Formats: sequence, C-alpha cells, structure tokens
Amino acid sequence: MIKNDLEYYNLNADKWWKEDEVLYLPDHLNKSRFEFFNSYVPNWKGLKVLDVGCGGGLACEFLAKRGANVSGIDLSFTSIKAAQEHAQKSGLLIDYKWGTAEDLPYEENTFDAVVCFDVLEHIADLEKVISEAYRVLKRNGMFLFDTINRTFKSKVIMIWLLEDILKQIPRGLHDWNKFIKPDELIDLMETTGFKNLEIKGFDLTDGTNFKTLRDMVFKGLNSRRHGDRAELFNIQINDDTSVCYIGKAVKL
Ligand SMILES: C[S@@+](CC[C@H](N)C(=O)[O-])C[C@H]1O[C@@H](n2cnc3c(N)ncnc32)[C@H](O)[C@@H]1O
Repeated sequence: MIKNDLEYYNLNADKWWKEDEVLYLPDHLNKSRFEFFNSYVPNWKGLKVLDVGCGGGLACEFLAKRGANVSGIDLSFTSIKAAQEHAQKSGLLIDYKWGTAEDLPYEENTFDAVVCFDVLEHIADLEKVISEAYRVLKRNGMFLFDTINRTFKSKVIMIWLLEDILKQIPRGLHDWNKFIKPDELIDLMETTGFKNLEIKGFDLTDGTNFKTLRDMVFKGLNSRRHGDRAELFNIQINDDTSVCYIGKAVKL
C-alpha cells in the first residue's frame, strides 16, 4: 500500500512512457477524451494550453503534436524531469514547470485552454485549483477536465475492483473521500465564475452492463499476466456519470 499519491508519482516517474505500465494508461484514454473535447476545440493549432497535473507529459505531447503551444505543470519533480526528457527525445518544445495547481506561476489571462485530466480527485484544495484555472484563462478560454465521482459504484470499481482485486491501479493511489460529485464541482465552478458547463459520463464500464464488467475482470486478470491494459476499458461518452465523468466550462 503506498503512503500517498505524490510519493507514488515521484518514485515511479520513469514509468510514464512505458507502454505496459499503469502510468501509461492515460495515453489510452486520450482518444476518447479528445473525441469529447474536440467538439468544443476543433483546432488546437496555435492555441496556448496549460496542462495542470501533467505527470510525465502524455497529454502535453498529444496536444503539442496537434500544434498547440503547450505548458505543463506538476507537483511531482521527477515526473516533470521525465516529461522534459521525453519531449526532448520527441523533438517537441513544451514549457514544463515544477509547481502546484493551487498556486499557478502564470499571469492572469494567459491561456486559451486549461486541461486537467485525472487530477482533481488528487487535490487537497479544490477551490484554490478551480480559481487558479479561472485566473490564468483568457476570456472565452476553456477549462477541460475529467475526474471521478464519489459514489458507492466508484468505490466498488475504482478502489475494490481496480486497486484491490485486479491490481490494475496501485493500492492506495486513490482516496475515495477526495472523489467529487458532479454537482459539487458544478457549484464550485459556477461560484468561481465559470459558465456554459457541460458534463458527460466518461464511462469505463459501459453503464451497468454486466458483460463489460465481466470482461473487465477477465481481461484485467489476463492483462496482469500479459502487461497489456489497452483493451481493458471500453470507454463510452454517455450520460452515466456514476463512476468517471468528463467536462468543459468557459470563462466568459
Ligand atoms: C493520475 S495522474 C494524471 C497525470 C496526467 N494528467 C495524465 O492524465 O497523464 C495525477 C497527477 O497529478 C499530479 N498532482 C497531484 N496533486 C497536484 C497538485 N496539487 N498540483 C500539481 N500536480 C498535482 C500528480 O503528481 C500526478 O502527476
């Protein structure tokens, strides 16, 4: 059982870009994430984008390859080092900084988009992070995110199934109490000033479809042996926000 998530990211930063490691999993999620985000941002070319909690830079590189002018920030120093080294190998110019989402070292009105993937559920001071994202966005800038709902079902799937039983995610990486209900996030964002919020299910389990859950267990056990997690998740963007959800909000 790991002590806390920062310790985990610091100790495992060399694994972000290893295809059979769990830290590479977000790369498999990017295709589905961007199907949703691209409907709001059809062309990333030339946009100034900040990735908050960028980890090893998986989404930063995805966006830089699509022509965005990308900055990434993360609290894990070794992850930022890994991200810098990988960007150099990929021949991509990305501005990485070590720092905290609660106190972003950027001027206000700087970015066209702030992206935050799988990070909000790890944050100590959520209110601060949302207001910092708002501050650094330009007018009409977009905050794009995904995170995990705090429900009984998310405890069963994200903690008991994926951490404790299948061991697809390291045990202790998630704290269920930090998961966020969509209504709580909507309230917080609207209080901060965000408008035009849109939230959809980012559904790893195809609703309550029993067959998909059975497949997850089977493929999960199998992929532990074969180190292939790519086809474990059958992600649908739908109305089921009971486990993970994805969203956008605008600073008007
Ligand atoms: C699940 S990983 C997601 C990484 C990346 N967004 C992706 O999808 O590939 C969560 C990341 O959030 C970072 N993080 C957690 N709390 C943070 C904070 N307060 N400020 C900045 N980064 C933070 C962690 O170090 C870790 O790299």
